[in-house]
Amino acid sequence: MTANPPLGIDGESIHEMFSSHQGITYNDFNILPGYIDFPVGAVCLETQLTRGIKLKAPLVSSPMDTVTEAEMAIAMALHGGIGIIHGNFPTPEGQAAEVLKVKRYKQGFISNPKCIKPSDTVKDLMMIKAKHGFTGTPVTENGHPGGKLIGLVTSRDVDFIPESRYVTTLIQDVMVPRDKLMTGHEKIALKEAYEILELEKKGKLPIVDSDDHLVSLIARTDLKKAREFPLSTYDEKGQLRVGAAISTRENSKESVSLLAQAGVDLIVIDSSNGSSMYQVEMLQHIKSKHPEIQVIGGNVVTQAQAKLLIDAGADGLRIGMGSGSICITQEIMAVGRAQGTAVYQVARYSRSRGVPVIADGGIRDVGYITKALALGASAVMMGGLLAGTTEAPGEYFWGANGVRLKKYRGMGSLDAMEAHVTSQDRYFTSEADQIKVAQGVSATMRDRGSIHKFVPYLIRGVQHGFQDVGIRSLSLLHEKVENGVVRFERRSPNAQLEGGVHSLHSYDKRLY
Ligand SMILES: NC(=O)C1=CN([C@@H]2O[C@H](COP(=O)(O)OP(=O)(O)OC[C@H]3O[C@@H](n4cnc5c(N)ncnc54)[C@H](O)[C@@H]3O)[C@@H](O)[C@H]2O)C=CC1
Ligand SMILES: O=c1[nH]c(=O)c2[nH+]cn([C@@H]3O[C@H](COP(=O)(O)O)[C@@H](O)[C@H]3O)c2[nH]1
Ligand SMILES: [K+]
Repeated sequence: MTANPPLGIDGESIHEMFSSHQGITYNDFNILPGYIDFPVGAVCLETQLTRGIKLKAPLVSSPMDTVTEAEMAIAMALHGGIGIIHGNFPTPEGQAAEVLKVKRYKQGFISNPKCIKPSDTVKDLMMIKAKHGFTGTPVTENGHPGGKLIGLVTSRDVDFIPESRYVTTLIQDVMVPRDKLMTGHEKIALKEAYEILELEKKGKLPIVDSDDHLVSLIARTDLKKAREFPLSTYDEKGQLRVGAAISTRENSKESVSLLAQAGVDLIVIDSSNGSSMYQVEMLQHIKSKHPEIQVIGGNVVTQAQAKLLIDAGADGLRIGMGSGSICITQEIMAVGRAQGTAVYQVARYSRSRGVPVIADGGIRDVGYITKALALGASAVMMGGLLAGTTEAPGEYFWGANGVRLKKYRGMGSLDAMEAHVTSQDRYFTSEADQIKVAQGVSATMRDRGSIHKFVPYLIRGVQHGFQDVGIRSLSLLHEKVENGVVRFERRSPNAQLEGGVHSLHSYDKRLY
């Protein structure tokens, strides 16, 4: 017996794990731990989202109408990920306007301030104040941002007015008129604006363009809490990056040109089965008309599907069919694939072609992100995990037992289909017989708080996962999984039970 015998084979390589040809998914395996010789903060999650776009965090919000509009996309990009604006708006202009909001976003600048008209009354102002809590409201000709600036009205201007006169007192008679108002030009830097507010002891600085139309508003209180976002996803002009989803219908070509005008960085062609003649045609159309826009094709779950879309020019692929929390595709269409196998197979092929892939659907928690990345994904797309946050579209409401909820629905649910004609028509089995076949459900999600807290938690959680595997970066993870250094182990149903919370009378799951 030698004093220091060699180790036996422990665990299995990724290729061994997937050699059985049975569909397996995130819950079916664990990654075995490695050696930690670096602090958690040293883990680098930088990734290639598509051939042409890099992200500092491998996180994407799904193009669903209960997940991603401008507010979500802004928050995702500030934290190093990206948001894909959904395509379920009443008009294509509505979708392009959301893209524009993200591209125009500037830290500290309120791009869509509540405004009031000169002919409105103090009562109207008080209603804005009660609803939004604002104390300084710009007065514009049409009562909207973008209108000609006429003045500014603050609580100081209306404090002395008795309530009985609210309905008869016009804003134009109490406001600070334009000629007495301090403003900033739209090219102003945040620092300069802050100095003006400090010097003039003002609370609000309206920002105007060269024609004196209101562009945005700066609030001193916001400036005080302005934060650093070191991971932000910027384009080469320093604007936040954003994506948008379109369908393969002919009328999406109009959306594509509007989205291009709005400055979209990335288009996701949204379909449950990306390998169709419609998608190939749409992909080639976008790449020939707008070569500057990155295109993600999908969804795919097989190597053959991936090949078709890569051959047609896709810059990235989205993987997943029926794995989403709201998906009933596998039940209704009988078609789909276990998500772990789908990610492994498609990533393996796409890597050989230099095309990054996104694992879409079924990301239930932090650990699922780490597993998807280990199987070869360059990023994950999340619907349910981000629904229910402050930045997701829709209002909160109270459910049974006083739980605060937000709606979350599949884009193929009857609910979403019925929302707009454009989304409806793609679910009719043909134009003539309008029979709908739902592929998703409509649900609710618990209030998850703000993305500004949740996404940093996800990132740190994934960094901890990497640290436990003993891997410092995403590119190293892909390399060491591929060459068998990172080991895996499948979990029996009992091992899965053991890995979850068990044997307790009750428990409280506070995560961050
Ligand atoms: N990832 C997933 O597992 C799934 C996702 N979804 C989501 O639901 C939404 C809709 O997905 P799908 O139903 O797959 O939409 P889809 O638009 O790709 O397909 C709907 C139907 O319209 C047909 N179609 C599409 N373009 C056409 C054209 N130009 N001419 C004629 N027929 C055309 C398709 O062949 C299909 O029968 C998307 O947001 C998608 O992401 C739905 C099911 C599964
Ligand atoms: O079968 C489906 N019917 C639907 O109605 C539907 N809507 C969205 N999706 C897909 O699910 C993904 C989000 O999944 P998660 O909530 O698990 O993150 C999304 O990113 C989509 O890929 C659907 N799939
Ligand atoms: K599902």
